[in-house]
Amino acid sequence: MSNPILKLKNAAIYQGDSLVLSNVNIEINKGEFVYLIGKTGTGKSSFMKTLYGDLPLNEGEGHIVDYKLNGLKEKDIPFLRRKLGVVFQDFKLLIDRTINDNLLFVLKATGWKDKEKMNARIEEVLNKVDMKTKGFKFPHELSGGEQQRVAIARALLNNPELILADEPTGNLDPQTSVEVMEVLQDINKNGNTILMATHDYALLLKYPSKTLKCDENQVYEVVQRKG
Ligand SMILES: Nc1ncnc2c1ncn2[C@@H]1O[C@H](COP(=O)(O)OP(=O)(O)OP(=O)(O)O)[C@@H](O)[C@H]1O
Repeated sequence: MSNPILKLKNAAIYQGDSLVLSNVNIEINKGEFVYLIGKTGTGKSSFMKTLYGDLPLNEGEGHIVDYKLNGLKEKDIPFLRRKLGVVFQDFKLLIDRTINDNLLFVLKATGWKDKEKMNARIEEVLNKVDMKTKGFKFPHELSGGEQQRVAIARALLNNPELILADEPTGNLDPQTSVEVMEVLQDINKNGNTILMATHDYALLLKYPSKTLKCDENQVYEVVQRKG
């Protein structure tokens, strides 16, 4: 059995001075699809932010894709993020450029140089989310579901070891949510490990999987009844 991709031991998650989650002990292994659920304000986003280095881990231990979260140095954060693919509720595409240029921007920022290789990689990831023909469009010319699929493609560019998706379907209608979820499921079947925060219980029932719950300052695994 290989080492877990994510392991937190006796970790505490803070927003400034206020404790959001305490005594967090969890593991995620390669290839898993894991949900993170919990009512609004219970700490899902704070948990995710700690994992991608946006909030410091000052108490307990955390290991994620070969990085130690406790004592993580500012200069290491960009390198940690290259090993993670982060997907947000509000897509966060650059509105002043096309989809292809959005993806090119990320590749250049992460050290890619060869134009042909970059174009090939862009085509490859857009193909994975079924958006190959729309690379010339601007974000505002796409539907919410299409924009989120592009955001997932962007997260895949550097072959991340773990994808962190924070409410990826939060801005989408139920049918579009299912379409985006299908993309995430396909990506997971192809070997990507995914942690997805959501409060969409319909998705949990339709696609049952390991589930962590934030509640009363704790995170614990819940046993899901099959729908
Ligand atoms: N930037 C911030 N500064 C201070 N406190 C914050 C900040 N962001 C969130 N909090 C607080 O931290 C706690 C957890 O919030 P968090 O956003 O992590 O919850 P959540 O489960 O993701 O909620 P939601 O589902 O509404 O996104 C809440 O009490 C919230 O008020």
